Amino acid sequence: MTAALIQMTSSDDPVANLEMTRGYLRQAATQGATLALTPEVTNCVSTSNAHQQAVLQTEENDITLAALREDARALGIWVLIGSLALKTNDPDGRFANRSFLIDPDGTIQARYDKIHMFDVQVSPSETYRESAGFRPGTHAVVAQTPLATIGMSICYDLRFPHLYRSLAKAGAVVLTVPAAFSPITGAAHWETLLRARAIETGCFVLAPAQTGRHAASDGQRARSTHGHSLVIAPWGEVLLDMGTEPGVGMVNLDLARVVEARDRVPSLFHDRDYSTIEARQ
Ligand SMILES: O=C(O)CNC(=O)[C@H](CS)NC(=O)CCC(=O)C(=O)O
Repeated sequence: MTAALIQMTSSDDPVANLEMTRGYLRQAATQGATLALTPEVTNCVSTSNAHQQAVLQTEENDITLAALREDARALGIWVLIGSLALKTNDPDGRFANRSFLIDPDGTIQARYDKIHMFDVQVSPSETYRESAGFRPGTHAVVAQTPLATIGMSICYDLRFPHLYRSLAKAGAVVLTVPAAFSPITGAAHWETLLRARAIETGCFVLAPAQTGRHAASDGQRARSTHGHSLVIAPWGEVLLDMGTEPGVGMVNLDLARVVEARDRVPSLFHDRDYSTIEARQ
């Protein structure tokens, strides 16, 4: 399979973001992608709940989802929408942070709601409370496709290694980690965690990322993200690092490398039971 990672700087305007995404998808298809991947919250990066309430749609009515399904069909490629921020019918009014896998017929083959919410004080002046606006998902998702069996995740999920172990044990050979990582934690942890997940599972890791400073409507706090969309091989090598500029990055994935890595170090299959922890004082 040939993966195209799309690195972009989404604003809080879904219409402008869609235009940008469609351009990148065409570029990816022209360069021979069989799977193109977009970052987390492709449709809208915003720090304002009121703005999100005004511009976001439900899955049924979302313009980004409809257009990208049409593009997947017209271009004849698989598309992983890293995620869309979507309205839900939940009584608490929270949004979903939902990833979609779309086939070359434009059909949605899998959807995944981000499980782990980024409720973190990164620095004295930088706090995130994702769970205030978004409702966490409750299901891990593995999608069997003719390209590969794909385990889905989103951003902060990256810090929960048992999720990826479960996905790999359920058959995943490619893990997707679309993200909008914070600049501080990105510099400290992003590449190391992605390489660790690849090494632990013997999977390819595909991590398309938001990058740069995200334009926000009047009076709202603009956010910045780390960029560095990465592709990691099952043995842990970095196959692609897109730096901080928006664009499309192409990588050929030789899935035989999954078997090779797991043959060399079969730790994925060496779990042991330790139901109790001996606590010593
Ligand atoms: O809120 C949105 O618009 C979309 N969601 C995000 O950007 C999320 C929650 S704020 N970002 C992360 O999970 C970053 C994780 C991270 O940076 C880390 O784990 O260190």
